[in-house]
Amino acid sequence: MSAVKLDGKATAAKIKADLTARVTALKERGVVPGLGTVLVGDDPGSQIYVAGKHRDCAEVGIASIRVDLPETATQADVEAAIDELNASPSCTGYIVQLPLPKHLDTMALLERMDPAKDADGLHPVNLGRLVHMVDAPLPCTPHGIVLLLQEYGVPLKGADVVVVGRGITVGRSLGLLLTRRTENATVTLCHTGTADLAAHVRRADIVVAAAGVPGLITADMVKPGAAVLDVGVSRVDGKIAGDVAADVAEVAGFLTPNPGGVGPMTRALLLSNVVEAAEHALR
Ligand SMILES: Nc1nc2c(c(=O)[nH]1)N[C@@H](CN(C=O)c1ccc(C(=O)N[C@@H](CCC(=O)O)C(=O)O)cc1)CN2
Repeated sequence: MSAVKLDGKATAAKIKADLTARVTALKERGVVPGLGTVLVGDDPGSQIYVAGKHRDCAEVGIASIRVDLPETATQADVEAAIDELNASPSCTGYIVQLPLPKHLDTMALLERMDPAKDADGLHPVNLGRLVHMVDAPLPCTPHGIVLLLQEYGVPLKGADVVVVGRGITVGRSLGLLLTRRTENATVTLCHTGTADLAAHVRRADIVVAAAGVPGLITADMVKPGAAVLDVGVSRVDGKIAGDVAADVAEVAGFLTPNPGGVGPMTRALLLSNVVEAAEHALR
């Protein structure tokens, strides 16, 4: 058996084509959406992701504003950048690239953002709205995962989903999305304190691996036919090393490539949040 490829690159291209048309329509009504990014330090992965976000903006016609600060930036320096983007009329939405250097208080910085400009859906107000299941910008990676599964007809209703990793950008937020009545999946959130990870993964219809541990999910842990999504972005010798071992393709029914799976979906859903916020502002 060889798994069906969950092609994030191709699915993201379709989403971006739709967004390009919506940006054109917004511009015809005098609105130019603009995405800001705040990047602190020189983490190689973050540099690549932020550069990709600006390329995507250019592709669909969104203006972009890039704020890069050195690794030594103080809390006050980052606060000043956030205040500027909150006040800037040309920035309709923005993100603070994570993770931030350890000396910075991430939570305080996210809280300082204007929730109406939070293009990542990670501001506590917007995550709170997601908990309450009312309209909010959705965190990009979890939203991308849901849309990718839907694109390939992988059933969510009643599915047993095991998410490995409890970080806010993926695991924790994905649990909230998948347990909404519209998705109606049953979610088990596994983490470093989980007693028997293999036992949980083995009974899952859908496995989302977001632990950042290369090769953590092996073929013997996967139920035949399951959908497996690899969100791992470790770098080994400069190359991406996912959380899913290569031989999982022989057992799984559906599998994301990595790169080319969840990453491009994350970026497309960021653009989608920017466009939606601009459309909202016109209502
Ligand atoms: N503020 C945020 N920070 C982070 C988020 C986030 O959603 N918001 N998620 C991750 C990183 N991330 C987005 O910022 C991200 C990860 C991967 C990709 C991507 O397109 N990956 C490519 C490969 C690129 C490469 O060569 O490394 C792929 O998978 O094909 C985009 C965005 C943590 N931080």
